[in-house]
Amino acid sequence: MIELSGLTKRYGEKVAVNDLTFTVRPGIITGFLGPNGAGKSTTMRMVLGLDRPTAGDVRIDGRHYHELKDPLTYIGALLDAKAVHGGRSAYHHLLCLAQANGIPARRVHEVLDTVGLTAVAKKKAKGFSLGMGQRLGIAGALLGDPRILMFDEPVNGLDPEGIHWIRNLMKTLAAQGRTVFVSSHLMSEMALTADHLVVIGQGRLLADTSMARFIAENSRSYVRVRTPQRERLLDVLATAGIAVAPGGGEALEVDGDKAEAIGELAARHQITLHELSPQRASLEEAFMQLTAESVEYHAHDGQPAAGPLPPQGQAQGQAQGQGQGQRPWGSDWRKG
Ligand SMILES: Nc1ncnc2c1ncn2[C@@H]1O[C@H](COP(=O)(O)OP(=O)(O)OP(=O)(O)O)[C@@H](O)[C@H]1O
Repeated sequence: MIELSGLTKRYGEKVAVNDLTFTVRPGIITGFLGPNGAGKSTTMRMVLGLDRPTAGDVRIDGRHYHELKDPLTYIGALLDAKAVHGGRSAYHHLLCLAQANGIPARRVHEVLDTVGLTAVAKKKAKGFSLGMGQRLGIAGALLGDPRILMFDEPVNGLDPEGIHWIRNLMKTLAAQGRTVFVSSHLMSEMALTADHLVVIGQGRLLADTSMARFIAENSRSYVRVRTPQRERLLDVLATAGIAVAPGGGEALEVDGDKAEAIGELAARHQITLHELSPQRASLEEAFMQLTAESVEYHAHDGQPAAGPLPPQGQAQGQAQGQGQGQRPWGSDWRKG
């Protein structure tokens, strides 16, 4: 397990990581999600003892990183795939790592095979493509056969085949009972990979929830309705016991898959409909709403986002397509 407790990192005035407390558990993939600059890399660096926390604590199986004997056999990490001596071959790079960590040389051949780099093992790393570099970084992480793996944005810049490979590798590692902690700024990527989600924004914990719950909470289906006879339709729906919320503009929104029922009621009462469209909120939208207040730089003005985060447990504005008076999405799982 990786256990963070009140973990905080300041760089001068800047609070990069702000009082993070959560646990990364074995046997599942935990996605670490946040917009650019949220503090993901800084957190991961502190896990590995590369940055010293300003306050709080992070432990790996109950111990600090520097207390681990042969740390690569406890935790393997890919933080920066370019952090390789370019003049060394892939084989030599891994061999140096192995020798420094008391790992037998035959393990180098095994991990080269696992990541599919055996054929280019003797080639210098500086000639590697981005994808080959990522594979070499992952080989280094796997070298000590650790129970815990941590990957910082491993699919960044990869082609679809590379992305597919990394996804499957992470799933296999988790299925073997290992702890897999992977960062991303893309909800869509996490939805395909992670079993559990930890979301941060401006260094603060925004959510710590299972992926299944996040999907159940946020894949809200609803029907968008527009009619020139708004009051009549509202009366008819109210009589039928169907709750309605205002949508954007003239639109109305009805929770659930009720398009047919609404269409039939409207026809029976001779109400004209201009729109009757089933909708499904996307997870990416949900993530953007969750982190909207904490995005460092907004495209429209290039300025740092102003103002503090809203109080925790409070909705972050109305979701697109979410009417007033409805229960805010995420209200159940948001960290109090
Ligand atoms: N050495 C440093 N000195 C000063 N500020 C830093 C330093 N390292 C990180 N920061 C700042 O801390 C914040 C968090 O950065 P970090 O790289 O951890 O975010 P991230 O979530 O990994 O972002 P990205 O997805 O862009 O990699 C950012 O505002 C960054 O500018």
